[in-house]
Amino acid sequence: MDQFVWRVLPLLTILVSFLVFFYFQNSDTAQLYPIIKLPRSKCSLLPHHHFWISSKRIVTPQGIISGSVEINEGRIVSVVEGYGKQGQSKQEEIIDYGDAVVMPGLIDVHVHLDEPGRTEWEGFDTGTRAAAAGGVTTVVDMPLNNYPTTVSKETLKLKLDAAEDKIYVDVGFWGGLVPENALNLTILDDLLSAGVLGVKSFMCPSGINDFPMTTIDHIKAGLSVLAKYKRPIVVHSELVQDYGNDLEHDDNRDPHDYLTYLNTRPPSWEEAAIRQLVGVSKDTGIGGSLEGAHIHIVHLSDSSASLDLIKEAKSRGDSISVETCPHYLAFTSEEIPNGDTRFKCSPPIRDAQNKDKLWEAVLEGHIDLLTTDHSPTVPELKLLEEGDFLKAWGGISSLQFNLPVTWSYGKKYGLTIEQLSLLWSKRPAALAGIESKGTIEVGNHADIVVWQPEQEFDLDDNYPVFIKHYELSAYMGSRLSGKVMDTYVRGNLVFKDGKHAPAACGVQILAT
Ligand SMILES: NC(=O)N[C@H]1NC(=O)NC1=O
Ligand SMILES: [Zn+2]
Ligand SMILES: [Zn+2]
Repeated sequence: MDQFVWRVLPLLTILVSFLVFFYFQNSDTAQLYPIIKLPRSKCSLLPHHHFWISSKRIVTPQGIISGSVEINEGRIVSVVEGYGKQGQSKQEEIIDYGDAVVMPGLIDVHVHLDEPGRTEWEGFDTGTRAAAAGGVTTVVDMPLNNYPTTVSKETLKLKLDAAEDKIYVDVGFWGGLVPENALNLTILDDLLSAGVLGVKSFMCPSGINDFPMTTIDHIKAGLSVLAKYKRPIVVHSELVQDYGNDLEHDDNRDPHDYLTYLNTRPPSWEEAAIRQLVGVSKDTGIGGSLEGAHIHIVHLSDSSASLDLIKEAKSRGDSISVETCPHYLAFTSEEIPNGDTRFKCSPPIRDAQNKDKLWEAVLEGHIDLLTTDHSPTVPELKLLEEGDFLKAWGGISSLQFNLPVTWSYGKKYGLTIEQLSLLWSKRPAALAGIESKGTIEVGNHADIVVWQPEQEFDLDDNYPVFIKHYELSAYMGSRLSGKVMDTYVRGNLVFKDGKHAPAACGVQILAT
């Protein structure tokens, strides 16, 4: 018997090494870069590198448990059930949160940080401070609103340089798919090899001159390269139909009335774009010519025909997913005050019935994940005084409020804390190919938010808000429940009770 084992063991070792080699060859993983070497005293508000977080409500993939999470050198090294059972640990290394919820940090894969080029709108510093204050431990930055837009390996380099030493949470980057790189796929290939997690494109004008829209043929061309890299395209899915356009140019309509704007971008725009996308996604299924590629529809607002098309595509096995945003789940067109352009975004916020149906889709799992589409600007472009919905910048500023907003509105529809965590952490991590994040599990990064679902607060001028031009956010003035207490990024306590760690020790996430 012994002899048999000794003969087989070397063969087994070789076989296992081969399997491991091929697994890593084929998997598309996102790496953290660069490794920050700053001293812990600057990166974290906590002196320890090895410590325990204990709570009666820890959100794990197996459900909510009472117990503790052991963290060492930025990773989760054990998850122990039983509150107050931390074994040998010293008392000062245990951070006891009692009833507060300990949950994976939020991963927001749709954020416009606008740097370089438009730091007067937002920026890596302010945006990621706002993220940390809101329990968002990773953001994926959009390739537009910054200048120049991120559409080549050279412009990605400008992004990475601009982000250096300025990010308080981890940041990944989407590249842009625009006609130029869709028609010259080497540029796109280079952009993907340089580490973007996937690409974003617009099927309608983006509002930014150097980010032109793509046709479905450009998207098809892009998908052929994305399939090779196994990375997704995320698409702003509105296709301009004459119906809306005519209304926009009708001089008799009142531009201060929200309905005037709403009528310029009817649900048929979303439906038309998604109809074209599902015509292509049919080839992304197993054995299809675009297998490996994935289509993700960003910020769905229409919960009727558009959603039905996505459901159909999913049921036949297409590689397709969809997100919606807190503003579509919180607000309704009926409630938007005259001239209050803080609520202008595209696609637009629709009526109460549409919102109810969106929530239903979220709770039933037809909507895969949530993102902010945090898209701020300067007061001069939001035109609050003028109140002209047709001329104002479209975009809602809300990164810091993801968690309390989703929770405050969602709990009325029966949203559970576990669902919240799937929608805001696990599924976004999977879309962006970010491994080691999104769940509280042994081996993962210790990216954690600690929050009090029951605690209510007013988002008024006394509340510490870190978004630039926070007064333009549609959420200011609301009373919300679900207060963020502490935020950890890879074991660093980056935010506690209104205060940030002294240094920006977030890292850049690049796909390899
Ligand atoms: N360019 C840009 O950020 N546009 C965003 N704003 C918005 O309301 N919808 C968008 O796609
Ligand atoms: Zn968009
Ligand atoms: Zn956006």
